[in-house]
Amino acid sequence: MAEMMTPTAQPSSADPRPRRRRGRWLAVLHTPVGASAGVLLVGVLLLAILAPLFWTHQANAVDTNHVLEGTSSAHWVGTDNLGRDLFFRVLVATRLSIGLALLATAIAVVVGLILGTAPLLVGRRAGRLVTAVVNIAVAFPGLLLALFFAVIFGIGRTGAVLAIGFAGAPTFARLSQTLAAGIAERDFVAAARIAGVNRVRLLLRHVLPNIGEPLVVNATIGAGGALLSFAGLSFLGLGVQAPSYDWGRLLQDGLSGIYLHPAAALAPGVAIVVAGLTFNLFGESVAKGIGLTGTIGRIPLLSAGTDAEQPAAATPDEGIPAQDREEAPNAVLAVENLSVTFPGADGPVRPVRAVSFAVRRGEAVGVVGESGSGKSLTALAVARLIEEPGHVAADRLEFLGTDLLAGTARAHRQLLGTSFAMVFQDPMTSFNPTRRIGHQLAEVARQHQGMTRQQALARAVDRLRAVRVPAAERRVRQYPHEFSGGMRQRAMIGMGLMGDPALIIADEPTTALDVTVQRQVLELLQSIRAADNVALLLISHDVAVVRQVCDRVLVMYAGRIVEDVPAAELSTAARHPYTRALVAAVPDMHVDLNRPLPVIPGRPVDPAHQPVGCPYAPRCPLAGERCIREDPALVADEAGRRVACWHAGEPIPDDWQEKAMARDIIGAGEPS
Ligand SMILES: Nc1ncnc2c1ncn2[C@@H]1O[C@H](COP(=O)(O)OP(=O)(O)OP(=O)(O)O)[C@@H](O)[C@H]1O
Repeated sequence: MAEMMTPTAQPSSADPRPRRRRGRWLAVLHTPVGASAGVLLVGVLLLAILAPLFWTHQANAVDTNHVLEGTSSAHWVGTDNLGRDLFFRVLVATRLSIGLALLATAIAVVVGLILGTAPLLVGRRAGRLVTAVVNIAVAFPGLLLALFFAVIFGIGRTGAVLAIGFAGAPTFARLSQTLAAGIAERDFVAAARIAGVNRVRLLLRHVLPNIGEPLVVNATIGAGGALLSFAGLSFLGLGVQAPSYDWGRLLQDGLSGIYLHPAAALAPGVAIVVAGLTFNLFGESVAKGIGLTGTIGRIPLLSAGTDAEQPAAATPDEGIPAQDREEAPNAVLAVENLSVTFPGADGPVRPVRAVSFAVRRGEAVGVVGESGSGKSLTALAVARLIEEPGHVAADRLEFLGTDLLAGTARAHRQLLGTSFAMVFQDPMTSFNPTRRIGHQLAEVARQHQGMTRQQALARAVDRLRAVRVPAAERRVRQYPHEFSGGMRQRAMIGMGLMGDPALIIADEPTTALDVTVQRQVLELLQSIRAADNVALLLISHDVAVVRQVCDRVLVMYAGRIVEDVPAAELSTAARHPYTRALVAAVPDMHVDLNRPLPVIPGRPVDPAHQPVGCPYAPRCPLAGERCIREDPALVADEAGRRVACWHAGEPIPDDWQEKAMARDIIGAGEPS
């Protein structure tokens, strides 16, 4: 089987919609190679359809007066041992040769697709087993597999089709696995999972439409290989049997007299080469035109769900602050000692550690921190979206009083699907590019509220109106690419409102938008919150945004919450040196433009190399001996503000930045 093509970039929502896909395939015909391959392909296919209709009689006419003749004006390629015209026989054999090769390719694609997407459907253990079987099968040479299957399925055209189909399946299985795993990581799949869409529907509606194009391209290339393999099996006497004939069979017949009449063997050989090259060339041209590359990547293992049964993280258990515990009945979300662990090269890596917080009904809580501080993973863990091999553990993870660590995934889906919404960073990837917006919104209502298609679409229109999408009746029929970025983000929020959300988690919802649209989206989130008393967990790099929208701010560093402070007091009452540095790094109207803007010197901690003491100590102006030795616990004061610092609230020297930066520069210049 030919080398497989995988997309250089994952199919983006910018390009894979059906109409433009068609356009891209046609655009390939505008290149010289693509056009030649296209013409050849049409020619071969027409020949396969028409040749038996027009020339079967000439091909089968026995003429014992002219047996085994060479080329002549009457018989361009000569005759066989019954005097039948070989030229017409080669033409007529096109249908069987091409038809059987295409059938074998179809079997390879279907079986490969089933094997490749099985890990998405059958759960972790069975999925691993399927993947292992595919890996072993891929390691076998294709021809060996084909011969093996040919013996199993028996001699003849059916056996040969099955043999070549099954021999090609592992390659397509691997390709499907790679593509499906890439799609499964996309935001719109996460959104569908939050909406409670079951695995089969997820596969049929969201994954398959997005992996179809590369599969078809590879199948086209694969058809060339299948043609060659089929000719090989027929040549060996394992494929098509007399009186039927394909090119392989004609090649075998012609080979016995090759020294006397070489054309008898050459003609079917040329036909095999030309047709094989045609499929290959066309597939390669399309692949090049639509941006597929020739190497197959490592197969990401994908399995469902997180495993909550493992023991909790061995990091300090801070617990929910007293005032949050007391108000637990009013808490929409209660998280206690949450950790997320991944396997690493040198042992488990824990990018989220001992995170505890609660969000009350109608409250807006911001989560800030530098890149890699664990903000998104915390949100994904809450939404039960961490995939294996990631592992979530917590002493408590409750949403609307329901323990998300107990009970079935189905029950969680139902609860999260109706009462929880997640808005992702990139509105480009939040929707399935191959489905109309209205259908994607309606899916939630049909899944959880038992609405009919019509009712669900009517609700989608209503929800789009609620998020101020103009001409909502028309917009529901459009594809995501027909929406602007801001409108797509609003539609995503509208999707969250299809149920009756008590909590919206918005992970950097405005980062990918321009400033004006940012403001509109933030205002929309605020108005929804105010109108329906919906709680909001807003994750952002942007301290200014969080300060503007939220009641309370959780500051994360190295996978932990290091401070929990009212948003209004962020500038005045923050006590952790990291929070103060984050606030100082936000320029305001009074900033002195003659001085460099404040930055936080040094680099964030690599989760794989957590220090023993306070992880911020190497960058901290207040760090002392104890900070290097002991990691401070997150401690609440009487007012409920929490901070994890041995020197919380101590004054920071004016010149700390200059000193720290000088230390950094000198450090960077020193040989290691
Ligand atoms: N699947 C994963 N496997 C291993 N490590 C991961 C995985 N996902 C995230 N991490 C690591 O966990 C850490 C926290 O990631 P996370 O995405 O939560 O950070 P973040 O604060 O949201 O950053 P950003 O603002 O850039 O999104 C990072 O160091 C990241 O490399």
